Amino acid sequence: MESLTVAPITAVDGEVTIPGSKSLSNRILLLAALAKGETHITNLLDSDDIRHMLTALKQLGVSYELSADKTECKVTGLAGPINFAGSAELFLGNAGTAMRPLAAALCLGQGEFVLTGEPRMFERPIGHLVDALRQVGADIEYLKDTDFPPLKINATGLKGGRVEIKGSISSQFLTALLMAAPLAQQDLEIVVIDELVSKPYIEITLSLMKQFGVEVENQNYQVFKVKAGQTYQSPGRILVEGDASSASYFLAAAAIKGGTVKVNGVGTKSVQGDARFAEVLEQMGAIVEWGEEYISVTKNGPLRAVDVDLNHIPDAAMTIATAALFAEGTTAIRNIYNWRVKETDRLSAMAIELRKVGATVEEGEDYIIVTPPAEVQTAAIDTYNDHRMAMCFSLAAMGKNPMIINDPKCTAKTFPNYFELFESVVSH
Ligand SMILES: O=C(O)C1=C[C@@H](OP(=O)(O)O)[C@@H](O)[C@H](O)C1
Ligand SMILES: C=C(OP(=O)(O)O)C(=O)O
Repeated sequence: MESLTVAPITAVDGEVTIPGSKSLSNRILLLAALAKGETHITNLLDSDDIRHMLTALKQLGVSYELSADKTECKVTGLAGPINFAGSAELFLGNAGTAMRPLAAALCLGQGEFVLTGEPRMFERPIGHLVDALRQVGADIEYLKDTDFPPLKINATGLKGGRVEIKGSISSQFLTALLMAAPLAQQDLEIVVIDELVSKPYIEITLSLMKQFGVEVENQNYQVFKVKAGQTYQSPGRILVEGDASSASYFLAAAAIKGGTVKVNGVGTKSVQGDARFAEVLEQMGAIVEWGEEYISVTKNGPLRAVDVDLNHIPDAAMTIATAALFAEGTTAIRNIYNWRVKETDRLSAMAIELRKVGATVEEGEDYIIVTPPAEVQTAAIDTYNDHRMAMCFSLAAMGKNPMIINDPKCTAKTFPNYFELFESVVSH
């Protein structure tokens, strides 16, 4: 297997522009496909997760023009649900933001669809979404294990009415149902019947639905009312913000070893919850400066450990786990059960790899507690086909020893040129 050795990093300083957000890119592509009119998307992310959505849309008969560098896309909307004559098998890799929203949206029209992906996708639950869709008339079959992809959908439209959904494993199920809701046959009342995790991602969904002309009544993230008969309307041009989760590695690098890093593309105007990652760095002692479209972080002495509930930013939370290697004291990251059902079991993977570099780690059912070693040791870090494991452990080279990252190309899921960009702000 290919591996990358990151030489010890002696200094961090610079400015980067972060590629487009995965969460926004895939939502915008789907909404543009369902909308009336042509949508011109700029700063689209070019990565595996987006490619899977684009390929699926093409197979489904949605026409679009992609620029040579794949960061601009003009989508000709269908002005309604996807009606497909015959059947299609869609391979969605390990992209949650393609699998979940498409599973709901495809129920709205006509056609027979198989939604499949990489083996890990077959271990990532989708039962809460399927249970909800079945309440409003969806015909969905599990082709392998109950509650998991692959799925077979026999689409005939979604009725309206009241639908109950669980939000305790993933917010993506609620996002999927919300995006499908305005195209159901009658008004839909969505009731979240347990605790909703990763709540800020719902903000991204609602904000984009609004930009595409659809109204949702949000009663405190517990009940959502969506009127039928609404059509998504293309906003014309739409710019994808920089990816706030991707920004976290650069901001943490500055907090650990800066100098200053200025990250362009995410700032106070951002709709992404993960922009709030910078607040955690601030709590750890770093200096954070916010602009409307940038965040800049400067080291301000050694980082201090924190004890934090990071349920609202599960992806960027991983970056705190490796930043903790360079903080004084013991860091606890809590309320992150769903790390276990993402690209890999991230609680287990993180604990194993942090121990390899010398940390003392307590792995709980829904938390991780990290005490740094006196000196971070060199290790060959396994990345479990998880882009964030690879990106997080690039930070582990901030000590005196090099770090070996196995399978660094797994960053292709959301950030293909991560290591090149990372090199542009670090010195060895
Ligand atoms: O809606 C989204 O775009 C996402 C929601 C989060 O998932 P969960 O809601 O499953 O935590 C996040 O981890 C994922 O990377 C993207
Ligand atoms: C959890 C993630 O991805 P997905 O969209 O596949 O859920 C992630 O990017 O960290």
